[in-house]
Amino acid sequence: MPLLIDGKKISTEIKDELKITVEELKKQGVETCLAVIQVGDDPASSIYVRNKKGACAYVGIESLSYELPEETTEEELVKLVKELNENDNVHGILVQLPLPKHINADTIIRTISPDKDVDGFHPESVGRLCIGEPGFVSCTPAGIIQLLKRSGIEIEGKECVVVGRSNIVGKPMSILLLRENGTVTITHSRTKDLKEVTGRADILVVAIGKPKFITADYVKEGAVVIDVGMHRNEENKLCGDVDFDDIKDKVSAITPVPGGVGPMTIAMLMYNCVEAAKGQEVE
Ligand SMILES: NC(=O)C1=CN([C@@H]2O[C@H](COP(=O)(O)OP(=O)(O)OC[C@H]3O[C@@H](n4cnc5c(N)ncnc54)[C@H](OP(=O)(O)O)[C@@H]3O)[C@@H](O)[C@H]2O)C=CC1
Ligand SMILES: Nc1nc(=O)c2c([nH]1)NC[C@@H]1CN(c3ccc(C(=O)N[C@@H](CCC(=O)O)C(=O)O)cc3)C=[N+]21
Repeated sequence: MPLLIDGKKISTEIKDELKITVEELKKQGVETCLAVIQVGDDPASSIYVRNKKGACAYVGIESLSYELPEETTEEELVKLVKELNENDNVHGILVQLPLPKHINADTIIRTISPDKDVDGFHPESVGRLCIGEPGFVSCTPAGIIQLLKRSGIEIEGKECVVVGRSNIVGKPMSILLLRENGTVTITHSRTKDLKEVTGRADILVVAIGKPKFITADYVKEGAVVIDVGMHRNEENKLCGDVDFDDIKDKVSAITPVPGGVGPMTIAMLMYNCVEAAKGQEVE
């Protein structure tokens, strides 16, 4: 069996560290507070909301939930975000994605104040990440860096291949691996001979959105494989973008689904909230 990278355990470590800071902030009169807005009831987002509320309670962060109907207009949502921007008691604002089709997600993301952008999706946060300035980093990729570091997996000088180039996972992931001095290749749906490229990876991060897509023939012997995918089958069972059973005997370390990247996303959201509450720039 390869090393099973335990996201649940590592995320708890991080949340336990944050508890202490939240306590200190309380003593200084600062009640760390996160506002979460969900429009409609996308099932993946609902899981996230549930787990996030639990994590806030665990860490001692106050959470405000706004569950808005599917018919909410873009103007109404912009108005709410602006109100929360102005509210000094709110430190972080998170708008669940995906949003209903009639609402332009980019408009909403740009409306969130970069000082409260705990998702790290605002162009200002993304720009800061690209040029190496302090700012909020997208939670999933930031969590993956923590998973690697806290599992003693070195990134520097390694061949890192990222499958997927979304703005929330693939792209920021690639920039973070580069910042850690990895040699980074980004692949996507137009990549020719994907197997040849992924087969070179020492560290393979998979964020495609296709269940069990990555099989043993995509990975090098001894590689570290990080599975970002989240899929729920008919029996309500979760699986990732990686065929865990098919590759487990070939790799040196792997993240499970559930219990891998997912809990880390939540832990890093808590981290970003605490940084926002400290009123400091991150990292
Ligand atoms: N655990 C967690 O915390 C989180 C999990 N997720 C999960 O991660 C997965 C990916 O999410 P997200 O990044 O938002 O997804 P997107 O759908 O936005 O992006 C998918 C990416 O995969 C690429 N792709 C699709 N098919 C192929 C293929 N056959 N070969 C190579 N590349 C391909 C696409 O390429 P192209 O750009 O060319 O279309 C695209 O860049 C999903 O399963 C999602 O549920 C997401 C966020 C957080
Ligand atoms: N603005 C915004 N930011 C996001 O980061 C965001 C989003 N919208 N919309 C939805 C996706 C999805 N996502 C998840 C994160 C953690 C788990 C998670 O905790 N997973 C657990 C268990 C899941 C379960 O209990 O079923 C695990 O993998 O072990 C799930 C899903 C964040 N997303």
